[in-house]
Amino acid sequence: MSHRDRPSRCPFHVTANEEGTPPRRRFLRGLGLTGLGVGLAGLYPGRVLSAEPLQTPPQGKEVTSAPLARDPQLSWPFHGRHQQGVVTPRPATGMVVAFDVLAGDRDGLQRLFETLTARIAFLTQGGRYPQRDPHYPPPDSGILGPDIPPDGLTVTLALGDALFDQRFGLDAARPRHLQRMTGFPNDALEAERCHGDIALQFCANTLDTCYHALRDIIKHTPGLMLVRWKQEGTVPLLPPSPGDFDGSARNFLGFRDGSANPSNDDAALMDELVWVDGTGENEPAWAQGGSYMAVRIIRNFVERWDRTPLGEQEAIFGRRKMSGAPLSGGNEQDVPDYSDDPEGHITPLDAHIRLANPRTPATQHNRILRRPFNYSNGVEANGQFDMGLLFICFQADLDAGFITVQQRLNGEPLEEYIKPVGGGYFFVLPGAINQQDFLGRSLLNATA
Ligand SMILES: C=CC1=C(C)c2cc3[nH]c(cc4nc(cc5[nH]c(cc1n2)c(C)c5CCC(=O)O)C(CCC(=O)O)=C4C)c(C)c3C=C
Ligand SMILES: [Fe+2]
Repeated sequence: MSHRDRPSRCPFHVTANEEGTPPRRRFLRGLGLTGLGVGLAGLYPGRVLSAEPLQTPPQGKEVTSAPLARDPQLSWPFHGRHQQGVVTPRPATGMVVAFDVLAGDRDGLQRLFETLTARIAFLTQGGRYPQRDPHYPPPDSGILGPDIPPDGLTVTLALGDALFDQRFGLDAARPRHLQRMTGFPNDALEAERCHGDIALQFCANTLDTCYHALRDIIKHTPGLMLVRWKQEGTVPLLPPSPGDFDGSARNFLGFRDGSANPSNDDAALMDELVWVDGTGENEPAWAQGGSYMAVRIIRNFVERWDRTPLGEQEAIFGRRKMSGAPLSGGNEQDVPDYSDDPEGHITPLDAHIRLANPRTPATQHNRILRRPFNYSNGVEANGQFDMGLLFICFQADLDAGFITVQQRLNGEPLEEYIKPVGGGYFFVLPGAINQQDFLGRSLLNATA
């Protein structure tokens, strides 16, 4: 993470003491409780028991590290070359909402982009909203109370291929790899849960903060856009195994998910794999600093999975269930080694991780940055849970990234337990660099 990407605590709410240590944490150190705070934090957010374990940031350091505590005052800087919510460590909750744009012309689209920018800038930093004449609707839904905490919120604005049609004159500026998602062999895509002109990815410590931000944005954009679909998800707010403060959060199949993600600490790698470079001939210059976001709503047949032998589950993924270690040995963070196993006796040739990333020089550029959430939507008509993975990944090249990896996964044994039902492909706009800038400005300027 670059310096500007680092989080801060909302000055509106928090005063750090002279050591720069939040008073709450110092109090807990005095009690010898800091290492124990993990389980308590979620129960008493913002109170003395919401401890962070020593030396462990509340969000974890890697994108898919398990979140360990909720800090309502955590805020991510809004302005910068890139938007937040891509290489930002993933908090405990996330939600993707796709919209159809109702604005009829470019002026309307610009108003939409400007309004979204202003609301996201406010909501992600937090603050107090004014009280008004009770004859008028209140300025805020009020669901978070009079002081809106930043709560680790990020809102990421991305555009679908559909927006680059003739309505707004954007077609000549379409990002090179942006396309409408088409079905893969195992898909059962539901039209009402796919695509969209615009997608907003909300991530925060709590779903209430995501819902609050969504309702605020909808209230401020009347006549400009309409919700098409939404899917929220969570990851467990606890270490994947007791005492493991660096491990990846578990998915609803019980496996650690994110272990082999490229590190967000490696800025050069993020530039290579995640961020679009508009300086060459491949992409329009306006898109520099953006990224492609692939979203997939993937149902998991958890009842069937829970009746599958452990050895078979581990062979399907190519990793140990409890530790997350590759079947080739080591621990979660160790690189899977297929060099002595050309016939797949240790790690099956069709194991999920071996297909997804064969770890050959030729497939290095196909790596993607995954940032998924687990979802639970209720019960199907047949009494089975509608649970699964809100799969989200980012890449600098959608064809070399998600699409190629998914093609390699087609026909994998895991397909017996999963069914993709929705999602879409979107282009994450470059960041707004200062208060004069707005998200989407470079695109509108490029097509003026
Ligand atoms: C097309 C991309 C991918 C889809 C779709 C996908 C679905 C999916 N994955 C899991 C669970 C796990 N995936 C893991 C690793 C992994 N998955 C992908 C890609 C897709 N997964 C990649 C590129 C990798 C990394 C491979 C590597 O570099 O070694 C793992 C193992 C732990 C880890 O590295 O994260 C798990 C577990 C589910 C449940 C799922 C659909 C529901
Ligand atoms: Fe995967």
